[in-house]
Amino acid sequence: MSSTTDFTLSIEGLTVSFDGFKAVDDLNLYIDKNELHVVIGPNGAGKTTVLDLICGKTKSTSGSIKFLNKELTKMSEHAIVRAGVGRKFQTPSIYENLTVLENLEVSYPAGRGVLGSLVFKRSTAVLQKIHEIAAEIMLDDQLDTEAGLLSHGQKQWLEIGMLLIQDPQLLMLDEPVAGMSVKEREQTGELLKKISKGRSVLVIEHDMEFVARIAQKVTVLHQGKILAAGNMEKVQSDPKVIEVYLGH
Ligand SMILES: Nc1ncnc2c1ncn2[C@@H]1O[C@H](COP(=O)(O)OP(=O)(O)OP(=O)(O)O)[C@@H](O)[C@H]1O
Repeated sequence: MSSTTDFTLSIEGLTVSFDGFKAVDDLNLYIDKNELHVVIGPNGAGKTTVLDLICGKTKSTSGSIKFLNKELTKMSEHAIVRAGVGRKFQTPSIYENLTVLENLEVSYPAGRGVLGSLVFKRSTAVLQKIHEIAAEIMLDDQLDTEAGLLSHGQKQWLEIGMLLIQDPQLLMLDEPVAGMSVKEREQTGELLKKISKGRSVLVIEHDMEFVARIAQKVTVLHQGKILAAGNMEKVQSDPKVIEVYLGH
């Protein structure tokens, strides 16, 4: 347990059982810095549970999750966020009645809540960071727009921005392009590639065209275990993967 690793995330022997049913079963998964890693697999394969285990929402039965050489399995959800793990859920949790700028501002890691930040005098450093992130998430000309008026895709990007402003070293996203237009999917693909530079990104996705566009490495889960792993071409041509997942 005291060994160190160069990976940003090192998962070894991870298992969780719910009343004897192993939703994740002896999983090993390694993610490098600058890596965009996609987890695919049929419904019930354990994909969401893996993210729940990493962010501390679900406690493992056994195994290890090392993030920047910190063992996450014993840490609280809050401590895991503070250590640098950000997670985006499928439904965006933005403040619809605040502007894009205010949404980014309340997410700035300075321990301020919504109310505190509204009376907070904006420092140049904070504003600079907000502008930088807004440009990255393609909302720099929408800073004064109320978040509730954004398109579905833009709301998703805003939430990604609210995580980015906290500068996570690992960003996890659950089906980030669900419900998006074709154009928004393309833009999101580019965005995810960009934000994986300098950090690690872990995505769960069903849309294979999107996976093919973004993934550097793909892990296919089936019944809590790894069915195949590697680059997209390798995984796509794997007969086991075609049989249980892609063939449907
Ligand atoms: N808290 C829980 N208690 C009991 N069973 C659970 C719990 N969480 C997940 N499961 C079960 O674990 C299995 C894996 O679920 P999970 O949601 O991780 O799959 P998934 O691969 O994300 O599927 P989907 O693509 O449908 O989202 C499922 O059979 C699910 O019912």
